Amino acid sequence: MSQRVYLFDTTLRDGEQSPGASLNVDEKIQIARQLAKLGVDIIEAGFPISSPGDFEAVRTIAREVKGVAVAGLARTHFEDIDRAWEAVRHAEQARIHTFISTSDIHLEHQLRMTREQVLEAAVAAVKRAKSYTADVEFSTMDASRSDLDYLCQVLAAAIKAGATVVNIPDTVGYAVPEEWGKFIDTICHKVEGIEKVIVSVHCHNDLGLAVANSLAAVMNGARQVEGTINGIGERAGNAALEELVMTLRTRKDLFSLYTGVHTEEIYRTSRLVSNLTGMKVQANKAVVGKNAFAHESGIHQDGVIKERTTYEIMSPAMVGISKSNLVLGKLSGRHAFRQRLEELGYNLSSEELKNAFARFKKLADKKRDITDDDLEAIIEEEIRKAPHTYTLNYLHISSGTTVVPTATVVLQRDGQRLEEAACGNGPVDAICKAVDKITGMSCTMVNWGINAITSGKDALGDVTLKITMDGQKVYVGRGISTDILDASAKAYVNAVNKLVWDNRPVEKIDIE
Ligand SMILES: CC(=O)SCCNC(=O)CCNC(=O)[C@H](O)C(C)(C)COP(=O)(O)OP(=O)(O)OC[C@H]1O[C@@H](n2cnc3c(N)ncnc32)[C@H](O)[C@@H]1OP(=O)(O)O
Ligand SMILES: CC(C)C(=O)C(=O)O
Ligand SMILES: [Mg+2]
Repeated sequence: MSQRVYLFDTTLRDGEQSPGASLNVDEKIQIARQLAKLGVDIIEAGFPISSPGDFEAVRTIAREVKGVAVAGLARTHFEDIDRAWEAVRHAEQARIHTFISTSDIHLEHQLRMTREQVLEAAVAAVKRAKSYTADVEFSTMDASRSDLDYLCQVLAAAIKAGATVVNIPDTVGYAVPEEWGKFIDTICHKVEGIEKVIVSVHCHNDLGLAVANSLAAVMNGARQVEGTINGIGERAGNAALEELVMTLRTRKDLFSLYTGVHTEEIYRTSRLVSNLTGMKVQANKAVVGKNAFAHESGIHQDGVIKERTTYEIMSPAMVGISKSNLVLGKLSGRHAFRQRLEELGYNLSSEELKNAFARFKKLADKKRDITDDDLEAIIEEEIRKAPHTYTLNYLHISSGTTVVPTATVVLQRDGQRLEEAACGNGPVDAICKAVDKITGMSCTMVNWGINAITSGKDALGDVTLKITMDGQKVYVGRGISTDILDASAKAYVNAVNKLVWDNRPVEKIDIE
């Protein structure tokens, strides 16, 4: 038996059956292009008889999206099949997917047909589809609640009529893995002609078992799995394709099977589907959720910093996420805390790390998410207390249209008063030059910007600027005042202090 598992993506058909998710033609085409890039084998682009818009979407996708088979869904009615063919006929590989229920409950209450009538309708539909295309998929809706002998009889007849793929749906998500695996195994052994076709499964998630059931089916002979991106679909949704693919890839030892999916495209596809359908992905969703590669607790973060595989069974890069996310919160430890500070450009001595970490833990008890801004504020506190850094004590500016801008600045350092004056191209330049005279350093300003924090004439100005000494490492300074020159002076001194602090001798420690 082939080791290749074909992926049938029905995001644009069953996925669109999610309450609230509706896609226009352009959006469907965008998703179809991305699905082709992802490497699925078949795109079920829609149900062409259902509306002129859906027909148009399927037809455009069939014409324009290359390198993938395109399927259109059809009931056993000939009008449905004819319409599906009209829509998919220009695809590189055009598939008609026709279906009818086989469970007694559906036959009695919905179709109001006898078993014989359903069998006849199935055979006629497959033959009709086959008159158009070699690639015909036949599905037995509500298979999991169908009488197994009758189901096998219908499948055998559909194969004899020309079906090339037989799909066994768990339409209402009723199956459980072990039982479902045996069910598929029986079909694979019992149905006449089954060895000539691909056996497929289509599992719904009403009990949260869609992926588990699909995998049980694959273990028992299914070689096509149907699913959707992010697991969207009718009611609780369909099997999530990204979970299926990553299970097969991660557990090759168990399955020894492969798909044609470029897994690095998974995350991009998931985001696109979520954005266009408006169906949010829950944070703890496997593979593509915001937290799928996020670690919050100290012990896990420590492990991941030392060796990613201690707490990750797949790498974020495999699914197209740039890196794992160490979330800082009250459960984090010093290893993760120090790593994040280093990423922000701060090297702390053992004493500084101890103090900053204690402050971080106190803050984390009160605040759920600790942001980089919070960390900066914690470090600012360390910088303010550190020796050899400067405090702005006094500022006088002389400026106007007829005078050369001049600044007089008084700073304090280690208890000492330091005063200098300087001229500049403008008042801010004069301030910086006066500060440079005091510090003995000549810094280049690479950026200066102001935001009004409050409104009105007495608005508080928030100046942010960036300086560098070596043209490489940049230090950001911030100052707030009602006077923008005072805010600029504070921001400049703030940046200079970071530079001084960063270049202090640091006794590096290992955290035990
Ligand atoms: C499990 C699944 O996901 S199946 C796919 C579900 N998706 C959809 O239904 C979305 C698209 N559907 C539609 O736009 C419409 O339902 C249409 C165009 C298909 C049909 O619309 P209508 O003709 O107005 O029928 P309506 O939807 O109310 O009822 C369905 C009819 O199809 C019949 N039917 C259902 N499945 C099948 C089937 N596989 N083969 C033949 N007939 C079927 C029902 O018995 C019912 O027939 P009745 O009118 O003789 O009682
Ligand atoms: C059309 C069929 C395959 C379906 O979506 C289902 O049975 O859930
Ligand atoms: Mg379905």
